Amino acid sequence: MVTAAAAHKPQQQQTRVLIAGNYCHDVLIQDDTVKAESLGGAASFISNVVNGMSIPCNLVSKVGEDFKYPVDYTPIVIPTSKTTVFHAYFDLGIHENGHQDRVLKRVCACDPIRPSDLPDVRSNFGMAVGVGGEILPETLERMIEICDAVFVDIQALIRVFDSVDGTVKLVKLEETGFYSMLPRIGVLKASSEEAVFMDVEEVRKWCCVVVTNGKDGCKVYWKDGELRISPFSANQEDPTGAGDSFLGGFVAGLVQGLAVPDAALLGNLFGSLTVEQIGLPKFDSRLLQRVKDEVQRRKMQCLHCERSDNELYFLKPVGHEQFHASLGSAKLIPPCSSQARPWTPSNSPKETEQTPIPHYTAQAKLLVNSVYEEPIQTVEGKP
Ligand SMILES: Nc1ncnc2c1ncn2[C@@H]1O[C@H](COP(=O)(O)OP(=O)(O)OP(=O)(O)O)[C@@H](O)[C@H]1O
Ligand SMILES: O[C@H]1[C@H](O)[C@@H](O)[C@H](O)[C@@H](O)[C@H]1O
Repeated sequence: MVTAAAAHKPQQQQTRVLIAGNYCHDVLIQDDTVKAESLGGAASFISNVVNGMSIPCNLVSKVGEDFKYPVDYTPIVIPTSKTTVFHAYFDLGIHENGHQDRVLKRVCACDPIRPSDLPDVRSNFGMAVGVGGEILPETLERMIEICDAVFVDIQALIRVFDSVDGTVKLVKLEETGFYSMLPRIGVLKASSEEAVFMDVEEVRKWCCVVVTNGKDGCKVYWKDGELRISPFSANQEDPTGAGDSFLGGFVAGLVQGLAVPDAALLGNLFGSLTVEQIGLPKFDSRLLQRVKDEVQRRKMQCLHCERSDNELYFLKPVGHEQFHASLGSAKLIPPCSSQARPWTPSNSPKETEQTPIPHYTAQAKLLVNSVYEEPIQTVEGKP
């Protein structure tokens, strides 16, 4: 077995983002026909965004020898296991509101990621983003120890798998072994379908909660306030990975020093770009450059914003709507090459109201510290 240390891509001295979650093989099925096969797993969608934004990261993922896609971050190959495989059935889960949802079946599961698979270097941002049950409670514990702030996708915590056909079902967050760790994580991200499996009013007391809501954008909740973040329009072809790309964009924004509402806009942007393509999206290089330029410009603008107090971190900084418009216009840049293929009917997003409720919380402090307190220390040894 290849150890985590040997498997990692050589890193720059300062690893800022650590992503933990297995790559997988996604098979998209409609009308009993395989419509597409693609590299999947939240880790692949997230690293795609983070790399696109030129942010160095470290990725821990396990696959079998059957793993069939070229990837930027070499996974740990487990000779005795197969790569995780998901079948997504797109005709079994149409909601009455027209939102096309999938029925997911995990047909193969690779090994879990264990604490010993994680690197010994300290990270600013840890992302626990399992899809097939590979994040164990002890793995999340270790991530909390070695990362300044941990971002968790609830799908890593609440999925259970039918013992016969692998159908993904969700359980209540409080019934899992992860519940007691909430006060020590930074952000918990859930889709609106997943959010009903937790008591948002309770969980927001412990950590920042971000609920994504498809074409309607997302909502950020913290102890004393909440904020709706506007979406970007998109012609949806395939919803797979939208939530993952959202999280990648959100963290990419925070890494670069954006405030939570601006970073969530970047999340919405990457979510909207992802649904326009089938499988793992390929972002146009001109678009990425423009987005990076807009983020730099925004960062410079906000350096002048008053930010001496943690209270301001969840506030929409002045110019938030303008930043939304600038990112929206980046989407209009003609692509170098078109990736999208028609498959499902398009959706057109509605603009939503925005409600800024500024307040200080301990979670804000956690995020502020993770972004602004520098040095990355080395962990001196594992327990
Ligand atoms: N049709 C759409 N139009 C515009 N933006 C979208 C659309 N669908 C998703 N998004 C963006 O992507 C984000 C995540 O989408 P969504 O809430 O569907 O996540 P999800 O259900 O976790 O996705 P998945 O499980 O497929 O990865 C949304 O908050 C939104 O910003
Ligand atoms: O590749 C996808 C993607 O990562 C989704 O977010 C996840 O819900 C699926 O399980 C996975 O197959």
